[in-house]
Amino acid sequence: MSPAMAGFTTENEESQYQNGVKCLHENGISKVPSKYILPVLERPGITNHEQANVTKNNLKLPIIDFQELQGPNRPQVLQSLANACEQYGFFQLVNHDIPSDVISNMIEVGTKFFELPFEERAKYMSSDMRAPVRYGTSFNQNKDKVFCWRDFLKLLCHPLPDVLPHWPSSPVDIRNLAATYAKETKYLFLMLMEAIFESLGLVDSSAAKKKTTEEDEVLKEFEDGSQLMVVNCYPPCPEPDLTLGMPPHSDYGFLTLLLQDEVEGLQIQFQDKWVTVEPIANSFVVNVGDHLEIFSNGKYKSVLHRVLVNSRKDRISVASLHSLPFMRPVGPSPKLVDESNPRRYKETDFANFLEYISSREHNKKNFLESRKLT
Ligand SMILES: O=C(O)CCC(=O)C(=O)O
Ligand SMILES: [Fe+2]
Repeated sequence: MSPAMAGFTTENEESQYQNGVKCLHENGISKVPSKYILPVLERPGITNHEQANVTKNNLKLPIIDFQELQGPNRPQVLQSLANACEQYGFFQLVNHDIPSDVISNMIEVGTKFFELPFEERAKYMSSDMRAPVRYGTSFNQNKDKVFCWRDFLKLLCHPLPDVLPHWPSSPVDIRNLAATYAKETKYLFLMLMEAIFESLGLVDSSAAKKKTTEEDEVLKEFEDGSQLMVVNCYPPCPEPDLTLGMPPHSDYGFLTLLLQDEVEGLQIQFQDKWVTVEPIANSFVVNVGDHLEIFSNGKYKSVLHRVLVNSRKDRISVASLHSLPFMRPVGPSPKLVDESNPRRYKETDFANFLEYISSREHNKKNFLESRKLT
């Protein structure tokens, strides 16, 4: 019996865990090593009666129809968008303009990347948060005490001509396909931010423009903003009730556009319970990130979410995180601060974020908590 099966971890095995869960799965592991076993209260359910019913609760997120948003019903759709961002921090975007082959190609090439021999994937391992490409495992593998059941490939997407030569060169076409996907999601993000600004009452697309406002200028800054693409790979897990694919966290940035395949796994915190988001084919799950919560002075919510794993199927997701340029400070929009809505957050930028995650173990939405004014 290997030491992992007996419930303790040798140095040898410790280094094996750094190689990721795809390797463990490929080696035919039949029990979850102790490195991945969460304390009872943090486990996803089943063994935890408090949570047993909750994990069976599926949630239909509010749906935003992108075509409808561009048409005569825009005011009503903006109202639904505002409600979704206030009450759920999440919505499903349907009828977007991204061709379905761009999406299926991205999922396919992402899947193939994780099927490459480990040595090939390992070329991209890096602990530098600013590296244009980073392959790794768990959430923050240098800090996590308990590992989660996830490997990832992170690609910086901006400025594309600078980062592209650093992206993996295999599988064939990954650069092309991922770059096309990145450009398409960027466009969608820009369109969504316009709608979000309008829903917050910061810009008015219907009014004849007299002069450019400060908010119009911010919208323009997004064109040159940061974009990070994360391909997440969750292999089958022999004991999915003992661990998580991703621990509870909120996302950095203004919006995340998440593409998930047809395998369930994403859960969000809704009315103090964990609920599973039902995948809808050809849609994006969009969520409010920490920067948008700060910018909206708390009106729109950056909500905790986590990922369950399962024992049968591989799951792949692609998260596209968008924000303003990295070093640009983000604070509450002056128009959303007044006597009845006092300023609730300090300004933040990427340097603050890096400092935060390198200085302490990542824990829930503490980064956002750390930016709150008390
Ligand atoms: O895989 C998922 O469904 C969620 C991934 C996620 O939350 C992230 O990459 O930030
Ligand atoms: Fe996330």
